[in-house]
Amino acid sequence: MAFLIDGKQISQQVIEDTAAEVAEFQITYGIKPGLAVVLVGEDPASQVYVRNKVKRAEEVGLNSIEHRLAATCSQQALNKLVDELNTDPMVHGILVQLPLPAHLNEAEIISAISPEKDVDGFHPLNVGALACGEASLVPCTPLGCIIMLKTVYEDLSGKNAVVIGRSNIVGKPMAALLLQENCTVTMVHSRTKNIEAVCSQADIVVAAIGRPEFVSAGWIKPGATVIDVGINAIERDGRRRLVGDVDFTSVEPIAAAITPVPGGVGPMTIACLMKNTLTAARSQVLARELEREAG
Ligand SMILES: NC(=O)C1=CN([C@@H]2O[C@H](COP(=O)(O)OP(=O)(O)OC[C@H]3O[C@@H](n4cnc5c(N)ncnc54)[C@H](OP(=O)(O)O)[C@@H]3O)[C@@H](O)[C@H]2O)C=CC1
Ligand SMILES: Nc1nc(=O)c2c([nH]1)NC[C@@H]1CN(c3ccc(C(=O)N[C@@H](CCC(=O)O)C(=O)O)cc3)C=[N+]21
Ligand SMILES: [Mg+2]
Repeated sequence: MAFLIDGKQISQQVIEDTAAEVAEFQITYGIKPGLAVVLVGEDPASQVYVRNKVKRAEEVGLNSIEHRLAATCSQQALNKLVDELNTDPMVHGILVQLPLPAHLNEAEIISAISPEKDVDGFHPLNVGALACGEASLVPCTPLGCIIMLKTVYEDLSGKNAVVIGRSNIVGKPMAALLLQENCTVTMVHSRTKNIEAVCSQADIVVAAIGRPEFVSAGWIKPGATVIDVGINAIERDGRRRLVGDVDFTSVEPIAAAITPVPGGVGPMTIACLMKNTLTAARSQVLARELEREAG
């Protein structure tokens, strides 16, 4: 029986700490940090995300604004909205839900977001900062995973960590953060040979694949820690449910610690987004004060 890493509980602490700091921010500056979320079309994982985000933002005391665009919207329309949000002084954080519909250019939109407002940490400037170990806006999901791992291990140094998946939004930044924590990091993906054998050497497995219950017991070393990033909507026994990328039922008995889905990485991602929005708001307000003083 593995120890269950309770994302709900751990995220609650991050939320409460952030709420207290947001209250202080509001007293000091007379405004609430503002978060704008842009959802194009109807990706199911994004829908879950948006729903929970709106709830949490309210709890933390952020001003949260939602923009929904049709799946058919043009690149120009999306660019224009991002430009408006970039210059809106009430908006401190901008998040464009990914994936975008196939006709839109994701890289172009991400680069169009002002790096100071990029609360996802996906802008090339922030990606570069993370690679240099100097990031201030760290991608929310990998950051949430690190916070959870630190509840299991006092020190991650020297652990063998395997990250399954190499997306820009999860796998790559996850590997960068684990490396920063002095793990020995291996990344595996759809072209990896003997993926099961590689994973079964790991002290820590982070699964971010997008395939329901893909990682089974044979992949996991007894006593390993398993972080399940996957959010997959499936139908079972005639009911719609969320499952991860890990086959929880077979893996749980052999792992030392594991995150559930739901109630694991998802709530941590949202909590870290709230934290990043506050961080972004603080640095924007300070930058504006400095500008005013200068001239
Ligand atoms: N909990 C949370 O907060 C979040 C959850 N998610 C969820 O995490 C999952 C992953 O998301 P994301 O990173 O965006 O997904 P992507 O689809 O962008 O990337 C998936 C990665 O998994 C790899 N992969 C796919 N199939 C296999 C396979 N059979 N064997 C090995 N590797 C494989 C791909 O390899 P290749 O590159 O070779 O194609 C790719 O690198 C999804 O379920 C998503 O909904 C995402 C963000 C946040
Ligand atoms: N630009 C961008 N940044 C993202 O971080 C991003 C994205 N696009 N697109 C979609 C994925 C997915 N994602 C989720 C985050 C939280 C939950 C979440 O709250 N999960 C709850 C679900 C609870 C429920 O409502 O059932 C849980 O796991 O407990 C889900 C999914 C962020 N993503
Ligand atoms: Mg993708």
